[in-house]
Amino acid sequence: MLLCTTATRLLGRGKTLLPDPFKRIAMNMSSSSAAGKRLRVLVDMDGVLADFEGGFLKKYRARYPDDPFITLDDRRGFWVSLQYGQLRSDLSEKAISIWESKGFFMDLDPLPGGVEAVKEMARMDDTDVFICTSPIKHYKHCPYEKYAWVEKHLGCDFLEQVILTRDKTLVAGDLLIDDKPDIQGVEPTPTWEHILFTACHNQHLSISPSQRRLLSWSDDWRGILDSKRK
Ligand SMILES: O=c1ccn([C@@H]2O[C@H](COP(=O)(O)O)[C@@H](O)[C@H]2O)c(=O)[nH]1
Ligand SMILES: [Mg+2]
Repeated sequence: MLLCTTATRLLGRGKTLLPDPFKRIAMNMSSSSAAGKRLRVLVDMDGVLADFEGGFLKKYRARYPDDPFITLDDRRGFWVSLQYGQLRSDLSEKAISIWESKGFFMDLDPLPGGVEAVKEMARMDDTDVFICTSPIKHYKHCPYEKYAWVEKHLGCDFLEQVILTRDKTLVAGDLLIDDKPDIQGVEPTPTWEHILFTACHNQHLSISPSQRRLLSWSDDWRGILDSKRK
């Protein structure tokens, strides 16, 4: 899955030979620190842009047809492996085997409206958007496939916007749109406001009055971005 042309691979940041809308992404990056008033949006991948839960359930049921499973309606808690382990102790490892398999991350379907929203964000004035995603530690397939997924669905030039990190608290931004309810790391006071993206595993959670949710990509994400502009 290598769609980048030689010409685009050779171009560095800020070059202007790229077609719109990607030219704007490159131009944004070259001027962001100088202007200092730009909005930086970090968008998670699994459970926000890519349908991790749906992809998992489909492949789990195909691989282990005789084992019990948890419907998406019954999912509770961020960790799939934990809930499967509670269902039956051997199912935790079986669950993990699914996302450690070749093709799992690459094959994930986009969640409705996510790709379009991110492309629109990237075209907005004074806005920088980054894909901020945590790879699994079994690194044989996952990091490669996350990049390949971005290339396939968002385009080659969006690869400049990918941040792979196991600790999102270290990444500076104004907003982090993410389906994980508790995002923790070594930085106790991250710069971003966490917008909880609703997913099957977190939809029943009550959150503090100060925390905001994005119910889906049909919800008012533009209003959330506007609320953070100075
Ligand atoms: O039970 C689970 C469920 C998910 N994961 C992995 O965690 C990360 C989540 O990444 P985000 O950037 O927070 O979306 C993803 O790589 C999943 O595969 C897990 O390890 N165990
Ligand atoms: Mg996620």
